[in-house]
Amino acid sequence: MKTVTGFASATIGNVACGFDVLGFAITEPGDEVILTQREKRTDLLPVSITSITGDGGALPRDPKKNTSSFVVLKFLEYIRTNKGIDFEGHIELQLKKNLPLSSGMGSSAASAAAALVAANELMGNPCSKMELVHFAIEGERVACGSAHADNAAPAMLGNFVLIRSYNPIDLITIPPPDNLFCTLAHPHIELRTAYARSVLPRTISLKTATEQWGNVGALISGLLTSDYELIGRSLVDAIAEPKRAPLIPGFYSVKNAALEAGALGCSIAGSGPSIFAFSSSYEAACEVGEAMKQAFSNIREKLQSDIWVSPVCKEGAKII
Ligand SMILES: Nc1ncnc2c1ncn2[C@@H]1O[C@H](COP(=O)(O)OP(=O)(O)O)[C@@H](O)[C@H]1O
Ligand SMILES: N[C@@H](CCOP(=O)(O)O)C(=O)O
Repeated sequence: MKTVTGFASATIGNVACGFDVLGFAITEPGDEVILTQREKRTDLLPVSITSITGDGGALPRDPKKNTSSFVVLKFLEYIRTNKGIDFEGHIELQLKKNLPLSSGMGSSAASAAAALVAANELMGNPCSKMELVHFAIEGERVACGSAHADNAAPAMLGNFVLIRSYNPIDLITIPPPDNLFCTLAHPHIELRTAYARSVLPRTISLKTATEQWGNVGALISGLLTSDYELIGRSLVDAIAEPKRAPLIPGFYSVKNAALEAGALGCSIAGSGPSIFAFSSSYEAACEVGEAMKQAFSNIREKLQSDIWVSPVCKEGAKII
């Protein structure tokens, strides 16, 4: 019997202007997946979920519906047909959900990435992370109906990840500037990714499109040249933010509070309800966090919120 634990941290998809094409990982919090390999198969499927903690019973226990187990099933199929590894034993999966659900923190992607690095380790590491990430992206289709990569890719690979193409998948990792810190404010409400995607426009004007890709290009340039002012002024989202802000109570109050506290820029984390801001020092990021927390508690709904301040995680999913 062999046991391995995988860990993958929260991620922020979109990064304001990069809808579905840009995301980054932070160092904490993250999900843990413990895989135990048994010699004898005890079920029709080679993977079973033996426990999930931290989800309040909300997540599916069906191995084909939980992203953590679903991606391991896909991985086992892949190594059987492509790596000549025909696993005939059984894998018991325990999931420790440390990430809040439907939070805008890439919760489903973290479970998938943690499970994949653990399964890869159990099988002797036959796959690279670039191979594993394909399964994590497919896991998002199970989670929210669309295989968007801007959580799954940074959850697996760390850093910023730009998705140049989805077909075929073409991922470009971008290391963060040394002094870039993320403040993440998670209000104690849920906003399902699938619903937050349903409110988006299906078409946009040429004017909006040119604004958006101008900011994406400028943001990438700012990241690559450590131009913190350019990073900040590029965090402008003309597509998703205007449609999703009404779904987050107090969004504009919290965003203004972050900017007044000195944030370089601020927008919705993924599909929300979390909100993220960038700062160019840890101390500034902490002050921004206090301002965001206060702003959430000052609105009519008096929302409580959790705050995390973190550099960008460069390691990605790992064995712990
Ligand atoms: N292991 C998992 N962790 C989180 N969500 C999961 C998991 N497996 C399936 N899901 C489903 O994924 C959907 C997307 O939610 P989630 O990914 O938590 O949002 P977010 O990515 O904004 O944190 C939810 O409906 C949830 O039930
Ligand atoms: N690009 C996606 C990102 C979803 O992130 P999540 O953390 O809310 O799942 C989108 O904007 O729908």
